[in-house]
Amino acid sequence: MSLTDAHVVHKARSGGVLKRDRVYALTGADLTIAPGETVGVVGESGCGKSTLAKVLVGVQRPTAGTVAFRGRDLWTMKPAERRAAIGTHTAMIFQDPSTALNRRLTVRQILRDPLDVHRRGSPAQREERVRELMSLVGLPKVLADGLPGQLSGGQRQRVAIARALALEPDLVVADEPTSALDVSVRAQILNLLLDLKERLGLALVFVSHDIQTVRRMSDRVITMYLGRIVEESPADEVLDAARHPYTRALFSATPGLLAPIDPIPLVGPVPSATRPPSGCPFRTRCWKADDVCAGTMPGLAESTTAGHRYRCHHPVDGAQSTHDLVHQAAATAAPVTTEDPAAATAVKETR
Ligand SMILES: Nc1ncnc2c1ncn2[C@@H]1O[C@H](COP(=O)(O)OP(=O)(O)OP(=O)(O)O)[C@@H](O)[C@H]1O
Repeated sequence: MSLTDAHVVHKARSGGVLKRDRVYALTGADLTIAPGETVGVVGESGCGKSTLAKVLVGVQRPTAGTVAFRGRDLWTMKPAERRAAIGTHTAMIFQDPSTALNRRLTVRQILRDPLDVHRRGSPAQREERVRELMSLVGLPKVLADGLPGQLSGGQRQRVAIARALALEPDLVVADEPTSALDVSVRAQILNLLLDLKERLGLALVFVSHDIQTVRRMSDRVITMYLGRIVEESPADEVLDAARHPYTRALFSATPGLLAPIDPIPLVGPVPSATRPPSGCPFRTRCWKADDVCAGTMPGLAESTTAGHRYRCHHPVDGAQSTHDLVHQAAATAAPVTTEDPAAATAVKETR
């Protein structure tokens, strides 16, 4: 599964009304997901995490660029072939199982539906597969005739996971799979996902605001900023050895660190996704930014560690402690501002 120079541009909306402006939700994304790999996606609200997730599973067609499944361009396939490829190779688990499941269908019907649509096996084999799926996700048999409304939040998310696994996909994308659940069941669902991934050899893309959990769950972490992938890092390097100043700032600001530090101070809000800054998108908030950063988007640089790549003109030294960076950032004067101060509104406003 890979994306090459994928872009998604929307028409901006305000109060449900379409505007002339364009929202640059995803810009120039290059990403390859290896079989069996877990990739975490982090970044502030509105940076394009869900857009990236939807493009990866074929739910969202990119405005430009390529999405390849097993080496074939998804969006040049014939529609029936594309639907079959999307339906069988990928699956998505959404944030809120209450809205993702049809409330009028029983658990059995929900789990049979993808098997019926893709004509998997005989009716008896489909019934057997439903039983197998329920056991795989730890749902008691007695719940087969229950409706989603009769289940707990955790049980509903188990049904959503079972449904996602029905056709044995290669890639599962989980977009904030626990954020709508009670804190008490979050760990159970995360452990279930990890366990299933190991047992079934799935590739898993895990999108979350909870970046410490992302770090713990993932082999590789993708940092996004204003529609761009700015760093890809092995999960064990992302906290202390990230090279992009934004990744360091993001991780410095998370609760739950073993040795908490003050967050790296950033200047101002995230610029609007309708008018991203020229050059590096992070330069308007970065303590290291200069004229070079305003001039061109940095190319992709490789760190000495395999699988660690970043886009920055002035990367952080991998050996420099985040604690040092806090002082460095605090001591630096305000960086370059956006060309248009009116553009510096919160990204959320464009929704
Ligand atoms: N259908 C749409 N029409 C217009 N703008 C959109 C649409 N979908 C997303 N956007 C905008 O695209 C940008 C990226 O949105 P996206 O949902 O991918 O971000 P996100 O990082 O997943 O955010 P969050 O963490 O809040 O879910 C945002 O500015 C968002 O407002």
